[in-house]
Amino acid sequence: MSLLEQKLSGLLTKVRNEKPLVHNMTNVVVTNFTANGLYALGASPVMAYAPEEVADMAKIAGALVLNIGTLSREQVDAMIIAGQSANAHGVPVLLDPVGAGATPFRTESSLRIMQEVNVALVRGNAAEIAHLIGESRSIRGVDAGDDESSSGHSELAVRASRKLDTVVAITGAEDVITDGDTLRVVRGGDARLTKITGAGCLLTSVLGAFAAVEPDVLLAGTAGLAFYGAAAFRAGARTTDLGPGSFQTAFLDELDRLAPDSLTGHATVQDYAATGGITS
Ligand SMILES: Nc1ncnc2c1ncn2[C@@H]1O[C@H](COP(=O)(O)OP(=O)(O)O)[C@@H](O)[C@H]1O
Ligand SMILES: Cc1ncsc1CCOP(=O)(O)O
Ligand SMILES: [Mg+2]
Repeated sequence: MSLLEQKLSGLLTKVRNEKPLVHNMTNVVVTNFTANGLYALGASPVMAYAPEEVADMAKIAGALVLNIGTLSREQVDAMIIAGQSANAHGVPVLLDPVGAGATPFRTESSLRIMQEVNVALVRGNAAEIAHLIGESRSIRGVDAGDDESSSGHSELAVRASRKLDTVVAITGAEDVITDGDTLRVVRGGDARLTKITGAGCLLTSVLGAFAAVEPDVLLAGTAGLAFYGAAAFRAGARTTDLGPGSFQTAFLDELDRLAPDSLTGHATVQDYAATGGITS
């Protein structure tokens, strides 16, 4: 196991031992799946939305995950209250800009959150991240367009990280994550993740669980992407001829079964300097 893989494995053990509380302000489609996925990973989920309580919940959480999937003006206002409380108490804030670019309201709301809250990590598909920095890419509702391949995601992630001044993760057939200096490419997963709703949303909350136990957000995010990819790969291998329903169940089981050595043979992480070649 490489030194990086050893560090990532240590973070899974920390999540399991510390069972961090992850405060999710998420969308109505994925709420149950997100809570079950966080439980399977070993974290403690809570969903709380009322403006009267979000500041109090965010400050006792290990991480706050803001997800605009079924947003309203009132909900975005509450997210900002929660985000500012998290910032004031040293709690990392993660943003999933679901459907940014599909409508101006989604793009503007994501940018407003990023202006008013110090966001530690943004995770989205390539189309969502591109639209956050004013670049155009095809998006259909909450999904990246059909023309989407993983080509160019690394460069896009670096541009976005530098412009938005935060760690950026772009997911797809391959995942990339960068703080603008270091870039990591994570390979794993299973294409059936695109057939179950909430695969991206749960992933952002999983990244939140890792950020709750590791202040280096790039490292925490890498661990989350890698273990998520490994669980999906293992679920895929167990359900080869089956459809998304069986895959989803197997995936939750594999999140639960993850062990510190589960990356071996199931997910790979490559480290690059953002401007050049592989560093490890
Ligand atoms: N073609 C694919 N093959 C394997 N895994 C994929 C593929 N597309 C997406 N994934 C995985 O699905 C998860 C959700 O990513 P993505 O579909 O990009 O997010 P979203 O659902 O927010 O659009 C990530 O773990 C990603 O690695
Ligand atoms: C289908 C849908 N519509 C609004 S939010 C949502 C869920 C999106 O989940 P994900 O981005 O993880 O696929
Ligand atoms: Mg999404």
